[in-house]
Amino acid sequence: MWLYRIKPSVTHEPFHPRPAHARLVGEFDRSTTAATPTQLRWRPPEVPLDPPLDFIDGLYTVCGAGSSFLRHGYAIHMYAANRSMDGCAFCNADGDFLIVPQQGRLLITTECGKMLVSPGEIVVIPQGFRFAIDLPDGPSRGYVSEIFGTHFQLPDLGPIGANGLASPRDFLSPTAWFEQVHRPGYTIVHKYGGELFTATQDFSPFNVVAWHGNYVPYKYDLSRFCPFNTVLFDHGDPSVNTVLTAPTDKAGVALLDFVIFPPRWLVAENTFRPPYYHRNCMSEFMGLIYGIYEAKADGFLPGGASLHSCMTPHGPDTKTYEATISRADANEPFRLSGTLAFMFESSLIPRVCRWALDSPCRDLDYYQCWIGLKSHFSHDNGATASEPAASP
Ligand SMILES: O=C(O)Cc1cc(O)ccc1O
Ligand SMILES: [Fe+2]
Repeated sequence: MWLYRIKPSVTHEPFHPRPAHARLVGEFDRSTTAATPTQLRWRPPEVPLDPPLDFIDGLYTVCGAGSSFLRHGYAIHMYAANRSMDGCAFCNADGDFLIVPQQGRLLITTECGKMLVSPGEIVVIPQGFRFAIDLPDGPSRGYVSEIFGTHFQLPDLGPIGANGLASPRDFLSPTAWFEQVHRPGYTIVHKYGGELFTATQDFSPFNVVAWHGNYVPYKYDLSRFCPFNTVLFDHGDPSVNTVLTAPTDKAGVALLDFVIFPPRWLVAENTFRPPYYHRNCMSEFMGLIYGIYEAKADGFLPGGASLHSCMTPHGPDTKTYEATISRADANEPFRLSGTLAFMFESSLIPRVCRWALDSPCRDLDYYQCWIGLKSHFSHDNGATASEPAASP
C-alpha cells in the first residue's frame, strides 16, 4: 500500500494515555469480563443528547475472545454517539473494524478518502488507518466487530460456483481526498491493546494526495447481496448467508463470520421455515438493522442485540413457533420483506463485559420467550407425549 502524503505521519508529540476509556477491551480475561453460557439479550440503547459523545466516546465493548496483543481473537462493540468527531482522528492499532450502522449515517474521512455509510451498508476500516467520523444525521448508533490478527475476505463459494452472495465489484473504496491545513493541537487517538492514547500534531492526517494498493477501507451495500437458500425443503445453515469471513488457520473454521438475514423468498415445502432449534459449536452475536427478525416475534428490536454462546440452546420464541405451525399457507411461497438482521459468528467462545451484563438494557426475562413451548409429539395411536397412552 503506497500513500503519497504532503507530510509524513511521524511528525507528532509523544503518545500519552488518554483519561481512561473504561469500556473498551482488547484482552478478554477475568479483569473486566465474565464467562456465561446464559442466553443474553439487550434492548436497543438510547442515544443520549447529552453529554456530548463522539464515535470514540460512544464506543463500548460488549463481548469478545482472545487478545489483541497475541494477534488472535475478536471484540464486539456497540456505539451510541451524538456528535461528530472534532479536531481528532481515531486509529486502531489492534485490529480491523467492521462497522454496521443501525441509526444515522456515518460520514467517514479516512486517509484514503471519504465514505458516506448509511444503515443497510457496512464499512471495513483495516488496522492502522486513521479516520474521523461525522454524524450528518445527529444521534447515531450501531455495531462494530473487531478482529485481531487477520482480515475479512469473501467466503469460498464452493459448489455455488462463480456468482452469488457478495460480489467483489460491489465493495467500494474511496477516492483520495486531502486537506492542506495548519491544525495546531490536532489529536490522534490511538487504540493500542484496548487502551487509548493520544498524540498531538499540527496538521491534518488526511493529507494523502493519491494512493494505490489493496489494503484499503471499503464499504458494501447489503442490498447488493445475492442470497442463496433452499428451493424445495429443509433449512440451510446461516453460514450460507456469509457476506465476509475472517478465517483462522483451521480451514473452514472462522474467527468471525459476518452473516446477514436479508429480505428474500421463503419457498421450502413441508419444512419448519424459521431457524431450527439448535446448539452449535459457534457463538452467535446478533443485531437487527431494521424490521422484525423471523425467529423473534417480540423483544428483539432494531438496535438491540442477543448472544447465544457455544452449545447454548436457542431458536424461535414460543409465539413464532406457534404461529408457524398453525399456518394454513405453510407451503405457499412467502416473501420475507422489510427486515435486515445480521450475525457476528465466531468459533472462539466470548467472554462478556461486566457492564454489558449489568446494563439497564439487558433483558433479564429473555429466557421466558421460550417458556410455554409445548410438545406436539404424538405416538402412532394419537396420544400426545404429555398424555401417555394407556398401557395395552
Ligand atoms: O440463531 C439464529 O437465529 C441464527 C440462525 C439462523 C438460522 O436460520 C439457522 C441457524 C441459526 O443459528
Ligand atoms: Fe443460532
